[in-house]
Amino acid sequence: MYFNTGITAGVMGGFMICIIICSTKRKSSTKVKHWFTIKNEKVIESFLKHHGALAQKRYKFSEVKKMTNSFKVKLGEGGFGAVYKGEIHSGCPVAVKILNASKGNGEDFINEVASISRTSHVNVVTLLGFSLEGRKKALIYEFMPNGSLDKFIYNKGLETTASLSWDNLWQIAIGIARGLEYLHSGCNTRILHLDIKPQNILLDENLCPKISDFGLAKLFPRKDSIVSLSYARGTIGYVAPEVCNKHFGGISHKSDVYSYGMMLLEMVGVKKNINAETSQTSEYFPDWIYKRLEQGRDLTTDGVIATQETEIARKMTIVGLWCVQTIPQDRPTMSKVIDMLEGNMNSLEMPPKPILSSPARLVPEFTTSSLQSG
Ligand SMILES: Nc1ncnc2c1ncn2[C@@H]1O[C@H](COP(=O)(O)OP(=O)(O)OP(=O)(O)O)[C@@H](O)[C@H]1O
Repeated sequence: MYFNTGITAGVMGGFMICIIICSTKRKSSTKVKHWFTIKNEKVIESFLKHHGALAQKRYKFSEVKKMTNSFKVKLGEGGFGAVYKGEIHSGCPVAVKILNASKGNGEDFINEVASISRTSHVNVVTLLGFSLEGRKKALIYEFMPNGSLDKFIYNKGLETTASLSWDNLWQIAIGIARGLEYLHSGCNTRILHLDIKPQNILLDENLCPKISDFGLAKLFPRKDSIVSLSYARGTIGYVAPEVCNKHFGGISHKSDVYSYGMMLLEMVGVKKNINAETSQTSEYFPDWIYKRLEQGRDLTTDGVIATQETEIARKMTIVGLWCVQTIPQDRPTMSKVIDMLEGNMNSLEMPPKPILSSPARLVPEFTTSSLQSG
């Protein structure tokens, strides 16, 4: 369990003790569970008190109920809870995430409020407010009418989904890169997102991408900081090798670069990286993409594309392959990624062939159960 949100040592200490005690006794005693919940709530309240200046507007839970019309329209459901459509005072549409009482021990809530409330960028979703009443926790975001990017990538070709042009995809890739570069070095603190994937990229009415879901985020002090995690966090398929096994290097902003690269390759390959299979054997997705690039084959599944589009697809592929290099130092920074995506195709160097042959080779030091499945 790890927080690095500037919470005072006393608050943290109380919380850690609380977790240790509870992890040993939780199953056997509902009394302890109740005590844990109260203690947990106190920790969150204390966090909010210490970060009064950072906190967004606080709503009563009855107001949350009212703004969602008693949770009438469900937009989706993630690992930490369900998201409902709502409306606040001025008729402004919002998305309300109701956090699951049984998950995260409040860490997801604190992470989200502590990290996202420090940000202000066109490519990062805005947290408008929150609600905390006992075990009931809600986060209120600006509403993104085009939903999440995964719909557009994986459902391509389905009648229900509008398709994105190569220019759209390229603009989206650059927007996400700008948002990430801001989190890594531009905002008033440095933030590792640690769960970059298409499901966490929301699109506004103009298809402008916004990075969302900071439930696993972590603050870090300096650009080149190596951070430590006491459990692997992220989503299988996007999580960088070093997050699972320290022999691959330290966890840093380059871990987000890896996840970004995998997402970029999915945007080009139009499928989930974890399902990429050829003949009988399952193949490491970047390997599959690399071979297609080497063979000069179309990088889209839908056949012939125009020259300008081919160039965008090749550019995104090459950048994606640089980002998923196994050794963190071999990956570019996000500002370099922006330069590469915006620059001339001819100035891009071909990346080395990805060396991991299978995600199974990661040999996690942590159990994979601490990672979400994609
Ligand atoms: N601000 C928003 N505007 C519109 N739709 C949203 C918004 N936030 C979330 N959603 C919808 O709700 C779904 C669930 O979001 P959520 O962030 O809870 O989970 P996830 O990212 O899909 O999964 P996980 O939390 O497990 O990583 C999203 O996929 C998206 O379709």
